[in-house]
Amino acid sequence: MTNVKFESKEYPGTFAFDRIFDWQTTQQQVFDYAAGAVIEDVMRGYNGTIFAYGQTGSGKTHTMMGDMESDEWKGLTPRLVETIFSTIFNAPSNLEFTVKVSYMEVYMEKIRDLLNPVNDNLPIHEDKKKGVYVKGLLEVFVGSVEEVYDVMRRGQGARIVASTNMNAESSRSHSIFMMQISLKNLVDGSSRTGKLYLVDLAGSEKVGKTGAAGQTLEEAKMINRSLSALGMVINALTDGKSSHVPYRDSKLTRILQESLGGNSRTTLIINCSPSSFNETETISTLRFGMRAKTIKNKAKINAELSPAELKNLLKKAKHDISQLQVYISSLENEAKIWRAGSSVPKSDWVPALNVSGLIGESATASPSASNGNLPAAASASALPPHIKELIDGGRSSTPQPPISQDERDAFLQRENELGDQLAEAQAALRSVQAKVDVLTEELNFLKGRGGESGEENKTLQGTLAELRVELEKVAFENKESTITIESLKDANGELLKEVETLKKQVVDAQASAQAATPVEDTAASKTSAEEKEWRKREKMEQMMAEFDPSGFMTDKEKQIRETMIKLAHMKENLQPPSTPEEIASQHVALIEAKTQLAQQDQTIDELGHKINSIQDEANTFKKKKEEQEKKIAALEAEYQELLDKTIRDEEVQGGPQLSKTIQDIKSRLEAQFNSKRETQLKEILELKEILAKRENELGLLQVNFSAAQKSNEELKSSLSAIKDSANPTNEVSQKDEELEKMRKTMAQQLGEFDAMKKKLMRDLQNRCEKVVELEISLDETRDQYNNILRNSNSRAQQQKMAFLERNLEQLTNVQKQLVEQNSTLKKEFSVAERKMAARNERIQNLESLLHDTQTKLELQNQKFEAQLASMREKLQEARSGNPQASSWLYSSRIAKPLRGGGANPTAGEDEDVASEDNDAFNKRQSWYVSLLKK
Ligand SMILES: Nc1ncnc2c1ncn2[C@@H]1O[C@H](COP(=O)(O)OP(=O)(O)OP(=O)(O)O)[C@@H](O)[C@H]1O
Repeated sequence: MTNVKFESKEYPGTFAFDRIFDWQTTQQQVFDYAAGAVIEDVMRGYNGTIFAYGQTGSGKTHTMMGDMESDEWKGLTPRLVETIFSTIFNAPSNLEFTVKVSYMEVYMEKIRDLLNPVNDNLPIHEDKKKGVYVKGLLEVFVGSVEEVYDVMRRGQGARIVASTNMNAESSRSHSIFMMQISLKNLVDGSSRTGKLYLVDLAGSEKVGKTGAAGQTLEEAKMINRSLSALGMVINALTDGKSSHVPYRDSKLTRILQESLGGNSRTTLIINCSPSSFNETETISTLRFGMRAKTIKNKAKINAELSPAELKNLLKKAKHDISQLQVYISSLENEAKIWRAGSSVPKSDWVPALNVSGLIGESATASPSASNGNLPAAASASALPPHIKELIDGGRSSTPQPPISQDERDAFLQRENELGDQLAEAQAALRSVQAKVDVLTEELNFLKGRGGESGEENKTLQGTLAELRVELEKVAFENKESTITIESLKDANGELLKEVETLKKQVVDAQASAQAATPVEDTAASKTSAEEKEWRKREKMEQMMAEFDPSGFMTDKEKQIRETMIKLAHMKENLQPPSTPEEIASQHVALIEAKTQLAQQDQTIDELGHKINSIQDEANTFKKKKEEQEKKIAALEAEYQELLDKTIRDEEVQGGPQLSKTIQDIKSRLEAQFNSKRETQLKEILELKEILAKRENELGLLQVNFSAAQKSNEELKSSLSAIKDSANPTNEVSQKDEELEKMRKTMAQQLGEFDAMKKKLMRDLQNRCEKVVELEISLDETRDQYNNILRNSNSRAQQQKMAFLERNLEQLTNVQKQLVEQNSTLKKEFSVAERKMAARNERIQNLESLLHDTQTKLELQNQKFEAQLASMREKLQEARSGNPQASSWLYSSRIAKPLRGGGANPTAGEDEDVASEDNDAFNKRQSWYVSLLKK
C-alpha cells in the first residue's frame, strides 16, 4: 500500500508514499522495510538517516525506540543495532570495524549530550573533513549490542519528557542517536566510515490540545519553532527556486544538514494519528511528508583511498600531466607562430584536448561498492575543485556561496570559532545565571529577613522615639512643675508669714473684743446652728405653755358636755310634776342649769379676753416685725456702705487683680445678700398674709362670739320664762321643745367652737414658730449689729483680714492642687521611667537577638558558600574528565575494534593481538591495539 486516501472536507485527496503501514503492522515489519537498505548503505560508507515526524503522541518514540526489553515491541533503533552488530560479526575477516555511538537531544535550542548531560549547550562545527558535527559530544566506543543498549538506556534516562493531555510521556526535545561505523580493509588499507542518524523528533503540537502551560508551553513553542525551521528547509530544498537553504535557522536543521539534501541516504517516517479528532494535524503531517519526499540527496561514500589506489591515481595523474605538458608545448608553438604575425592553417591547429574525458576518467568514483571492494576516488590536490569535492565526499548540502574554497574554509573556521565562543559565552552566562539565581534566592531570603527585622527595627525605633519624646516631655513637665512648686513655695511662705501676722492681729482684736463684752450664757460654746435650734425650742415651749389646750380649755369643754348631758336628761325627765317632790327636784335642776349657764358665760368671757389678748399680741408682733424690717434695712444700708468703703480701700491697695477678686466677692456677696433678702421679703409677705388671715378669722370668731352671747341671752330669757311658768302642766311640751332647740344650738356651737379652737391652735403654733424665728433672727441681727458697732473701729482691718483669709484659702487650694499635680507627675514620671527601663531592656534583647540571627545567617552563608565551592569543584572535576569522577566516560572513550567473522571483541586481550597476519582465528584482532603493540 502506497497511497492513503483522505476523506475530509478540508482535503479530500490522496497522499502517495513509498509505503504505508496500517495500525496492525508489527515493529518487525516496519524495520524490515525501512531499515534494511539503510544498514547496507551505512556499512558501505554512506551516511544514513531515519527520522520520525508527526504529531505529539502519534507514535514516533514507539517507532524509533519502542520497548527495548521486548522482542516484539522494540523499535527501529534496537533492531538496527542488533542487525549492524550481526552484520559486523558476519563480515569478512579482513575487515576491521569500530563502532562509536553518541546520543544527544536538542532541547530549547540547545544541544545536550544525553551520555554526559553536564554538557547541555554544545556548539555545532563544520569542516571540510568531518562535515557538520557537534563539538564536544561524547562518542562511546561499543563492542556489543548490550553495550549499545546500556548506552541507550543511559541516554533515555537523561531525556526530558513531560506529561501532556496528548501523551503521558511526551518527548520535549528532538533526540538524535548516532552510530558511526568505521571499517578498514586490512588487506589494502582502505577505509570507510558510515554514519547513521536515528532521529526521534519532538511532536508538533497544538498548545490548546496538549494543555501545555508554563515550562511545557515554552518547550512547545520551541519545538514548533524548530519544526517550522525544518519545514522551511524542506521547502527551500524542494521548491527549485531558493538559492539559500536556511539550515542555520535552528540547531535541528543544522545537525541534520547532511541528512536533508546532503550526503545521506535518508528515510523519513511519518506518524499519523488514526483519530478524526487530529484530522488537521494529520493533513499537515502528510503534506510535510509529501514535500520531504521530493528532496534529492547526493549521497557519497565516505572513503579513504588505499595506498595501491593512491599509487594508481598518482600514476594516472603523472600520465595526465605529461599529456597536458605535450599539449601545452604544442599550443605554445602554435601561439608563437600566431604572435609572429604568421598564420597557421586550420588543419594544423592543435586539436582541442578532451579535458572532461581526462578528468572524468580519473575522478569518477562509483558509489556502488561491493563488500570489501572500495571504489576508486580521485584525491589529487592538483585536481579542479569540483573533483576534489567529489573525492572529499561532496559537501553539497552546505550552500556554496560564490566564494573561493579557501575563503569558504576560512569562513567555516571562523564560524566554528565563533560557535565555540558562543557556546563558552552561553555556558558562562548560564553559570552566571545559576549564580545569580542562587544569589537572588539568597537575596530574597535575606531581604525577607531584612524586611522582617527592618519592620521590627522600625517599630522599635518608633517606640524608642515615642518613649524618648515622652521622657523628654515628662522631664520637661517635671522641671516646669519643680519650678512652679518652688515659686509657689516662696509665695506660700510669704503668705504664711502674712497670715501669721493677721492671725496675731485677729487674736489681739478678739482678745480686746472679749474684754469689752462678757460671755452671755453657756450656749455660746455651742455652734451657732445648735444654739439657734436650742433657743427656738426653748422659746416655743415657753410660748406654747401659755396656750396649752390640756389646761382650762378642756375643763370648760367638760362642763359644756356635762351640761349637754344634763339637758338631755332634762328632756327625758321633762314630765309635768305630779308630786311636790318632783316639782322640788325640777327646781333644783333648774338652779343647777342656771349655775352652769353662769359658768358658761364666764368661760365665754374668758375666751373673749383670750382672743383679745391674742389680737394684741399679733399687733405687737406686727409692730415688732415692722421695727425689725426697718432695722434690717438700716443694717443693709450700713453694711453696703461699709463694704463699698472696704472695697475701695482694697482696690487702692491691691491693684487690678485684687479689684477683680473684690468685684467677684462683691458680686457673690450681693447675690447672697439679694437671695437672703428675697427670702426674708418672702417670709414677711407670708407673715402678712397669715396675719390678714388671722384677722379675718378673728373677725369671724368675734361674730360667732357675739352670736353665742346672743343665744346665751336668749337662753337666759327662756330660763327665766321657765322659772316664771314652773307650775303649769300644759306648758311642758313647749318647754321640752325649747330645751331641745337649745341643746341643738349648743351642740352646734360647741362643734364650731371645737373646730375653730383646733384651727386656732394650729395657727397659733405656726405663728409662734414664726415669731420665735423672727425673734431669733432679730437677736442675731442685733448681735451682728452690736458686733459691727463694737468693731467699727477695726472694720477695715477685719475686712482686709477676711479678704486675705479668703485669698489665703484660695492660695492654699491652689497649692494643694499643685502638690497633687506634682505627686501625679512624679508617679507618671516613675511609671515612664520604669517603662523606659523595660523597653530599653527589650530593645537590648532584640538587638542581641538580631545580632545572633545575623551571626547565624553569616555562618549559614559561609557554610552554603563552602558547599557551593565544593560542588563547583566536583563539577569542574566532572567536566575536566576526572577519571575517578567519571570512570564510565573515561572507559567509553577506548576504541573497541571488531573484526568480521563472528569473533568476539579483542580490546585488551594481549595474546590475541600479538599476531599481525590475517589468520582466520584472529579476525577480531584490533588494528588499533596492533599499532600500540608495534
Ligand atoms: N503502533 C502503536 N502500537 C501500540 N502503541 C502505540 C503505537 N504507537 C504509539 N503507541 C503508544 O502511544 C503512546 C504515545 O506514543 P509515543 O510516545 O511514541 O508518541 P510520540 O509521537 O513520540 O509523542 P511525543 O511527540 O509527544 O513524544 C505510547 O504509549 C506508545 O506506546
